[in-house]
Amino acid sequence: MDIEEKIQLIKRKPTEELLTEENLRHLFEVGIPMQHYIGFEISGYIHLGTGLMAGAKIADLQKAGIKTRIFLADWHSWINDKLGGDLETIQKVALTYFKEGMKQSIKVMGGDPDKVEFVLASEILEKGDYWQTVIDISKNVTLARMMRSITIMGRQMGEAIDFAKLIYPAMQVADIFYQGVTIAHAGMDQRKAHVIAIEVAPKLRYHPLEWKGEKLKPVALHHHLLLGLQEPPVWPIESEEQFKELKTQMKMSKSKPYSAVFIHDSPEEIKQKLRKAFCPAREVKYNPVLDWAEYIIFREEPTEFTIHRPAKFGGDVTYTTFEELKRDFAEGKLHPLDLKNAVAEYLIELLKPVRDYFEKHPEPLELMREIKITR
Ligand SMILES: Nc1ncnc2c1ncn2[C@@H]1O[C@H](COP(=O)(O)OP(=O)(O)OP(=O)(O)O)[C@@H](O)[C@H]1O
Ligand SMILES: N[C@@H](Cc1ccc(O)cc1)C(=O)O
Repeated sequence: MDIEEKIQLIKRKPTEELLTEENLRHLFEVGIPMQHYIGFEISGYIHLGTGLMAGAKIADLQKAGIKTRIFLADWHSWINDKLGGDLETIQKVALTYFKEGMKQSIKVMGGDPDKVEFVLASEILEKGDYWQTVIDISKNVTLARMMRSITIMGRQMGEAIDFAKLIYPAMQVADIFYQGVTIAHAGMDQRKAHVIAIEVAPKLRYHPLEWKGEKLKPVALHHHLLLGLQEPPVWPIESEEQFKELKTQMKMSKSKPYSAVFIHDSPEEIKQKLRKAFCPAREVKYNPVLDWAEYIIFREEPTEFTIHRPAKFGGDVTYTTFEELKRDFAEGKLHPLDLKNAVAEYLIELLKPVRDYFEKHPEPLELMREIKITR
């Protein structure tokens, strides 16, 4: 596969932003061994945003011949008070429920879970020279900038926080350099940490990204944030500007129960959640059900997506591209309930291997049910 084909794979849906394509091409050209990573805090259940969007991109990266890694951010979860801030519980969940859940998600999106390396943050954080990199980064970024970056932890600016949370962004940036990552991957909400990484790259003295004497910058790869199923906090949304402001509140999030479908949800739960979903007729801009259709079902185009309807409502209809589906919905030719049912059916089928896995191996889910999930 040539460089341009690899870049196309990396850029395809659900990628929303690549910083930058030129730099990615440069890294391929100089021949540095390519290392991807995506980090996760360990907290509640894995939802479709985390599992399927990350899984899909991991599958693309593997097809482009890139080494993929999932970074289980145990210390970061402790700092951010996840799972009661108990490091032992966090590690246990990371290596059981989370690892297996992510493996299954990657598989259903066409990736090879056995080719993904899972690394626990504490394995590298306990090495003394990791902290040299944290300080090196901190020396090159202002306090104000770090404070603005706490949004990467799902916290708001100005929220009362303990001091450990201020160290977190520098750690996340250090994770990239310390692991020799060339492609730092996450959802769009993580871009602040990645932009800092790109900016400080040329200034680092310890563990810079270096190849054949040249200091290089990592690439940041951000996937689309799947919308949550709940009604937006403000409706109607008047402008693109307003949408941008509301976007973090509109994304699927495990802390908002009805916003998310979890990878292990039963067929009945999936149907129920979709039935209650926000999906106004003819609305194609801020519509989570269409958003899921676009990024999950029509990630591969052309594809065949059939909506079953009784003859009196127009009979079955098959779409091969998202544009066709969107047009019919906008024109009122496709009823929200028919769309919801069809998307639910698709997800039930897609996630069947995940459910089967957890049925055969119930311990990780049982562990999760015992644990009090916080934030
Ligand atoms: N809705 C989503 N769609 C796609 N990716 C997502 C979504 N939500 C989170 N991610 C990505 O998954 C990773 C882990 O995010 P995180 O654990 O904060 O999920 P979350 O559901 O937002 O959690 P919380 O509800 O606790 O804020 C990040 O890279 C983030 O960008
Ligand atoms: N900040 C990320 C988790 C993370 C932590 C450390 C990293 O190196 C990378 C990612 C999140 O909230 O989802």
